[in-house]
Amino acid sequence: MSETSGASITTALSAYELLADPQLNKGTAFSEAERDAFDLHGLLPPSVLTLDEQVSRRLQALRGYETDLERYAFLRELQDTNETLFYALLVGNLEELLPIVYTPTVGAGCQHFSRLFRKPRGLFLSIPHQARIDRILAHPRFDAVEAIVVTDGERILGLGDQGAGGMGIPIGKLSLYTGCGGLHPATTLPILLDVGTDNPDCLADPLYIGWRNERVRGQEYDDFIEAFVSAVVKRWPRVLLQWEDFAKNNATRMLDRYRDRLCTFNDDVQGTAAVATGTLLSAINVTGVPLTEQRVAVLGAGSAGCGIAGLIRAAMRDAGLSESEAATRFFMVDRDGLLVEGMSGLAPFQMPFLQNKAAIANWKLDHPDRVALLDVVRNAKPTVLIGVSGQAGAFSEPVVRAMAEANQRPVIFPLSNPTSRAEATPVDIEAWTEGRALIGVGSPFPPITRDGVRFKVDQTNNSYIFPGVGLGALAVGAARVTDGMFMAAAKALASSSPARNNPKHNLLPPVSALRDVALTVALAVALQAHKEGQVKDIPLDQIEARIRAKMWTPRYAPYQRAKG
Ligand SMILES: O=C([O-])CC(=O)C(=O)O
Ligand SMILES: [Mg+2]
Repeated sequence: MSETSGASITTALSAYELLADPQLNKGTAFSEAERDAFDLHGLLPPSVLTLDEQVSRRLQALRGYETDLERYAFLRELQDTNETLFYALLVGNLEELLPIVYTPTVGAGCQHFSRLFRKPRGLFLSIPHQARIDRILAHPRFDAVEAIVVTDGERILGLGDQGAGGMGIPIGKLSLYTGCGGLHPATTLPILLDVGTDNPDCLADPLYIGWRNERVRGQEYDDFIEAFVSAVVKRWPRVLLQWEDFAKNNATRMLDRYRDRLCTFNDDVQGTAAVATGTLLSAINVTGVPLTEQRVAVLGAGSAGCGIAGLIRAAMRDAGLSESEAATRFFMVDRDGLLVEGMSGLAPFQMPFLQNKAAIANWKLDHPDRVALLDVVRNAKPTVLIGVSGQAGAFSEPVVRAMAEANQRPVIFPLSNPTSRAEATPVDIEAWTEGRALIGVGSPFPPITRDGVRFKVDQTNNSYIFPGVGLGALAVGAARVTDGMFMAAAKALASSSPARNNPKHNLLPPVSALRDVALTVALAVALQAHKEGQVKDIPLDQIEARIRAKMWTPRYAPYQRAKG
């Protein structure tokens, strides 16, 4: 096998094996000396290119495609052929490539997964092979694994059940772990738990590559998850496990079940909460309305919506509001309207966010039996409106105009992904609020025109949080990921807001700065972990150096041929 010493790698692999291994392949960048040593002459065209030249060539090819889905397929293929080149291209062009590798195009990638599938990446663990999980994880190829992103594909972005096609999400998230957070690609592992699908299109598609079966639920599902988590902890006791795009009941349930057993978090519940809270803290600097005076309406009272409300409420308590006072500030709206005490069919995680019946007794309603979002905005006059509902257009003109009437600077965050599911477009919000709104969207949107100049819309996406959380936790070997660490992440994000220096600037740093953001967030997370006693044997003054040392930069190492 291969050994790394200093900057160079000594290996006994053959020319064909080197070219076939995405972690070792350099393509046209193998040097003359390496071509001599490994008999690569003839297998490659004679010209030797630098990594920078390869990047320019690939960028040109990428820009030549007609559609983003074609670009997605091109980049996935590059990732499976030459990871160093893939990451050099990504890191150098985050703003242009993130919308392809990640949200929104990754959503289409999941929907077309069965057709785009070329080479396997990561692991597919399915119910019929539950008894083999230990054996599958045991392969030496996975010895270096430190970070896993796992999904069961049931709630892929706002696109619903995509079955095995959901694998696109762990792959995309881990691409950001390396591209933004600097984790070495060999330490990352995407996993799809194939428990079937209830998506009729997948089940009816003769080319569907997942397990063709209805979704397994109940005890059998829980047993499968338990077998998976136990096997993971046995194989990698210090691994970071990120749950992604599970349906609302499983998301919070699994998080509650496992958060004290290993270093784990749910990105949709906790990562989204931290980016929303961090962006809100930045917005407060601009509006001048203190956190203790905010009222927050959230459309979508699932695990993400309640996660956001929970973290903002904790920030309100930090800012001096009493527990009971903070609890009155949230208006959670779901399919049946505002969540109110005594409603039937509520999930346990929704219980802390119910409005008091007496508090809304005098509200004027359009329909007496249901409190719709517009009723909430007109009566409660929230300062902040957040959408995680997956319902395109749900922030209608009357809703947004009512926000603008009640607030000098309304804060409006339509966070649902991908772009097609956003609750409102930035252009509409800008028009309906006469340019007074502070806007954050989950997916990328084109710039708007503000005061006659182009203004980039802030992308309030958990990509501002999870790469830094993972990097920080792993760099110091934190035993657990805690709510305190997410609060620290949110505050660190707010502290790097460009609007702190000039209120006309953006609330968030640009996507091109996501590597710096990850470092800032990682440092805050690691320091918080230290404060909470999660870190053993690392002095405080060495934490930043540890984090920086963990950030891998894509570049080629020279190879030597092993003797013998
Ligand atoms: O993936 C994204 O862009 C954000 C996210 O976690 C989701 O929408 O589920
Ligand atoms: Mg997600």
